[in-house]
Amino acid sequence: MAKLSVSDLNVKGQRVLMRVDFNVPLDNGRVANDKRLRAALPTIRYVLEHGGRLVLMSHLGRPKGKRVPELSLKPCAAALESLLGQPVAFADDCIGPAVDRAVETLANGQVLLLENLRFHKAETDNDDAFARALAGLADLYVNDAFGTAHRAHASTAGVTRFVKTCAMGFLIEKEVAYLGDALASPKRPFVAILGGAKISGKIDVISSLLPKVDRLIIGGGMAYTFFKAKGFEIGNSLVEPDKVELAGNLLAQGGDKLVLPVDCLCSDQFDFDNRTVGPLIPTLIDAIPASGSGLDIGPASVAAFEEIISGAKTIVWNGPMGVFEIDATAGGTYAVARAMAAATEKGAITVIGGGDSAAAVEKAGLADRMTHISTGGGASLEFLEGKVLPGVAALTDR
Ligand SMILES: Nc1ncnc2c1ncn2[C@@H]1O[C@H](COP(=O)(O)OP(=O)(O)O)[C@@H](O)[C@H]1O
Ligand SMILES: O=C(OP(=O)(O)O)[C@H](O)COP(=O)(O)O
Repeated sequence: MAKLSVSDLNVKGQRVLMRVDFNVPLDNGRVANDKRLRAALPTIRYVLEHGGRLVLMSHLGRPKGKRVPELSLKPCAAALESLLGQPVAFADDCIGPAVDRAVETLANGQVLLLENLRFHKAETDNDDAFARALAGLADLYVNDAFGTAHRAHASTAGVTRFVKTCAMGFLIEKEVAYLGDALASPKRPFVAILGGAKISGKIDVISSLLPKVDRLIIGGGMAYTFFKAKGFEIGNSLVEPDKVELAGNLLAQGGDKLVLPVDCLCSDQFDFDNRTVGPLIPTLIDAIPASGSGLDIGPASVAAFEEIISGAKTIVWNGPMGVFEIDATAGGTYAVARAMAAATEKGAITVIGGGDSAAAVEKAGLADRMTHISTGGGASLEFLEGKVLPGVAALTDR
C-alpha cells in the first residue's frame, strides 16, 4: 500500500515532528562523516521552506537507556547548522517541560533538534507513554530515518499510534523506490554480493535471497565459515563456529548459484587495531596454512567476480571483500566497486547497502557512479530479504 509523502502535507505553521537517522560517526565531538545528515536535507529543507515548525529527533549509538555524554546529538546540531545555513536550536532532552517550551517558541521555518532518544530505555522498548509524550510535540509526523526503519521503536512505530497524519520523507521514499524496484522485477542476471564480518547478521538474508537471484557471491570474512563447513583448514581466518552447520546447509541449498572465492590473500601476521599486516601470499582456499588468515579475496577470485559482475543487469552489494581499512587488503573490495561502476555505465542497476561498503565506495571515489547507495545497512538487508520495515508500515496509507 502506498504511504503518504511529506509532499502531500500542508506543513505551514504546523509542528512537524521528524524522525531522522543522525546515527553518524563522531570524532572528538565533531561529526566525522555527514552523509546521513546530507541525506536528510531534502526533507528538512522542504518542511522549512514551506513554513513548518520542524522538530528533529534521532538516536546516536546504543547508550542503552543511559545519558552518555559522548553520544549527545549536539555535534549534529552544529553540523546541520552549517549545512542548512540557518540556526539549529538544540534541546538537551527529547521529552519534558523544557522541550515542550522549546517547541512552542519555534516560529515557522525554524528548526529544533532533540537530544538522543536512546538516553531513554523507553525508546527501544517502544513504550506507549514515551511514544505518547513524543507525539505531544507533533501536529504532523514524518519519518525519514531509513537506516532505522527496520526497528519498531517508540520514535519509528509507537508514535504513529498517537499522531493522526504520519508521512514518509523523501529519503525513505527514494530508498524504498530503488530497493523495491531492484527486487520487484529485477533485470537479469540478478547478482547479490555479500561480504563483511558479521555472518550472523547476514546469514538469514542468504537463504531468502537465494531463490530470487541468479548468482550470490560471498566474499570477505564471512566466506571462511563456509570453507570451514566444507572441511577446509582456515587457519586463523574469521569464523563463526555456531554458524558452520547452517553454512553447510546453505551450500547444499545454493548449489551453483552460490559463488565463493577460490583464493585469498593470506598472512600469518595481522593486527587490526594497529592496522598492520605481514607479507600477503595469494593462496588457494584449500591450502591455507594453520598459521594463516585470509584477509582479502585473491587474484583468481577477483577475476571470477569481475566476470560475473560485468554480465549482470542488477547487482546489490553489502559488505567488503576483505579488510579494506588496510590498503594492502583493500584491493578485492575496490575491484568489486570498480566492476560495479563499469556495470552501471553499461546500464546495470547497482545498489550498495551497509556502512562499510558505502565507505569503501566513497573512498574509491566511485560513489556517484552507482545507481543507489543506501543509507541503511541492516534496513536495506531486511528490505532485500522481503521483510516489512516497521517504520514504513506504520505510516498513514495514501
Ligand atoms: N577476511 C576478513 N577478515 C577479517 N575481517 C574482514 C574480512 N573481510 C572483511 N572484514 C571486515 O568486515 C568489516 C565489515 O563488515 P560488516 O560490518 O559486516 O559490513 P557492512 O558494514 O558493510 O555491513 C570490516 O571492518 C572489514 O575489515
Ligand atoms: O546505523 C544504523 O544501522 P546500520 O549500521 O545497519 O546501517 C542505524 O542507525 C540503526 O542503528 P541500530 O542498529 O543501533 O538500531
